[in-house]
Amino acid sequence: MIRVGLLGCGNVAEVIASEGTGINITALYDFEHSHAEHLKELTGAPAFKKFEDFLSQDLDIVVEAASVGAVYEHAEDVLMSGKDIVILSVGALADTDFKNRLIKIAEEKNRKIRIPSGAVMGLDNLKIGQISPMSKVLLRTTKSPRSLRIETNEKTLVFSGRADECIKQYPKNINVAVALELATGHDVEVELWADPDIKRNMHEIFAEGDFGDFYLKIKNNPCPQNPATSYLAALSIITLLKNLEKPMIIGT
Ligand SMILES: NC(=O)C1=CN([C@@H]2O[C@H](COP(=O)(O)OP(=O)(O)OC[C@H]3O[C@@H](n4cnc5c(N)ncnc54)[C@H](O)[C@@H]3O)[C@@H](O)[C@H]2O)C=CC1
Ligand SMILES: O=C([O-])CC(=O)C(=O)O
Repeated sequence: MIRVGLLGCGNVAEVIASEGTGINITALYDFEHSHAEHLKELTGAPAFKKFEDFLSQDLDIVVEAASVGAVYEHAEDVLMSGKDIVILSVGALADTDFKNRLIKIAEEKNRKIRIPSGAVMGLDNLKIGQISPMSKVLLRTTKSPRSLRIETNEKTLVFSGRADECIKQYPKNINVAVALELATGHDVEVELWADPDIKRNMHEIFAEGDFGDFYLKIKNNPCPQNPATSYLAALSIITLLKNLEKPMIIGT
């Protein structure tokens, strides 16, 4: 059974720990040690104060559900130590030099970097953008002002522009834009809206290319502990982990 280490023991990790029946969580790390201790109570897995001690455990895969900063700090070491990594804070990979470094280490160590679909659907077949021209990919995300940590009484466009710029300003809210770029191999135009009347995290994806055109709208229930994060993101990781050992792979 695959041994999973959780890097980041916040909201997403708690859903994985409490709802991921059959997932073998064997080590926990969070720079807020009390968060790791909390998950220790749920999972029985040891909680480490030092990242090095966490990484020296017999793990097959480390699931990062922490922050863009945590990916910068730890992803190279995870791969160097011969473990696969799931990266949810994929915004870190908007930095092309950093992304290429990770890919090089993964190749050298024969390891995998897995980017979950996270808070959106449709990433599977949007990967055709890697082999067939796309003329446009646009993500329109709408969240509550509280999620974006701003105050406004009316629907407001808070950002319009490139994904790599948006993730710098909203690293906890727009990782999906970078996942979309990596999937399609195409620059993504981003609109980020704050809407005081919205109760769910809404992502709309528009894509056009030789294949035709595509529109998807998803209205995600937010996690109770962190309204910026959609519950779907945690479900997506549980599903990814549960499918790792299956003999049949579904989706492109
Ligand atoms: N790709 C996607 O579609 C999505 C990505 N995300 C991202 O996933 C990540 C996790 O989300 P949540 O669990 O809701 O966040 P959270 O804030 O509830 O939990 C994050 C945990 O990681 C810990 N942490 C942060 N930086 C760390 C570091 N450098 N080293 C060790 N521990 C660190 C925090 O103390 C906290 O316990 C966030 O970066 C979020 O933006 C969330 C939803 C969708
Ligand atoms: O959970 C969501 O709806 C999306 C999100 O936070 C992100 O992409 O960082």
